[in-house]
Amino acid sequence: MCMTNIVPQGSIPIIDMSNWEDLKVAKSICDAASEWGFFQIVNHDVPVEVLENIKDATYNFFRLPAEVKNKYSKEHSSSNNVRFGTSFTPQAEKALEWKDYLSLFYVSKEEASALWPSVCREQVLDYMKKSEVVIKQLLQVLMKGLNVNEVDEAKESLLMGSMRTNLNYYPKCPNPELTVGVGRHSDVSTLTILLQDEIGGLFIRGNEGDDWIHVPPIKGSLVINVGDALQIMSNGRYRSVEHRVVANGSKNRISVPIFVNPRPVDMIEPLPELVANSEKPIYKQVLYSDYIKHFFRKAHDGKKTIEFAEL
Ligand SMILES: O=C(O)CCC(=O)C(=O)O
Ligand SMILES: [Fe+2]
Repeated sequence: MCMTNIVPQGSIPIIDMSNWEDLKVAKSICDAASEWGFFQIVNHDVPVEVLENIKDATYNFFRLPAEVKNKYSKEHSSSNNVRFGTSFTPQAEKALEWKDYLSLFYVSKEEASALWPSVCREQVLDYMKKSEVVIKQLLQVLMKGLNVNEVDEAKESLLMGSMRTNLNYYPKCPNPELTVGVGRHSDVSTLTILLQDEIGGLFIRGNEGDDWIHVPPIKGSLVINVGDALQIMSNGRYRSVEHRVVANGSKNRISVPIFVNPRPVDMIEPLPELVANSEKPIYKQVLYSDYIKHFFRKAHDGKKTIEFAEL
């Protein structure tokens, strides 16, 4: 695939979360979210064994026989909240993306016990639960950076009222130059917390033209990125940035994103605290489930989804 102007590794901020409340650390988080839309965190509160366990569980799921995994496919799954599939929107794509995934939308522990595959259920629940601490820290800091000093229950629900965890499996590809792992897109989340393995292959669009910047794997780190919902709610101050994953000719790769989202029934728009002070809103109010439907109706198309909410 065309990867013009690949910028050397190491440009994306790496933020040490051990003193996350320190004003300097908080500033580096907010700056990273507005300038890069992407950063990595180290020394966070998600224990390394939780990360190792979820990686093992991901391999264990994808190692299952095809007929077992297919029980969770669109045709066979007993619930829309559990979905095994290939590519992104096969019906809308010219060429399929070289990726299998298991997508788990969290409703309750009871539903997870009843519906999620047992080879990965506990590990995903644990990864989500432990990540919640870090998600709350990041959101608190990011809101403060917008002068939103109180994250009350309603605001917390708006920012992180629903969560989806995907287990991504990118099998090695005989002709990697003919396809992609994931095409150019921005996430529709508030924030995405992504665990990647040591293979590499995730690139984000740089600020200039056709620059693509590699997100280098760092053991024990988590990749954080701003999604469209936070770009909208921050009235464009925090940016969701286009990214893509290349197909790999010699190695399998896995990644495990948690998409931290508003609830489907929420209306999202620039936060009232921001537009109260005569700042002009640049996005309109949209029902989050409509936004998601718009995203999934089409093949990956860069940053186009957000046009749906532009004024
Ligand atoms: O696998 C990765 O590194 C990124 C995956 C991704 O962008 C996504 O699932 O939205
Ligand atoms: Fe993504």
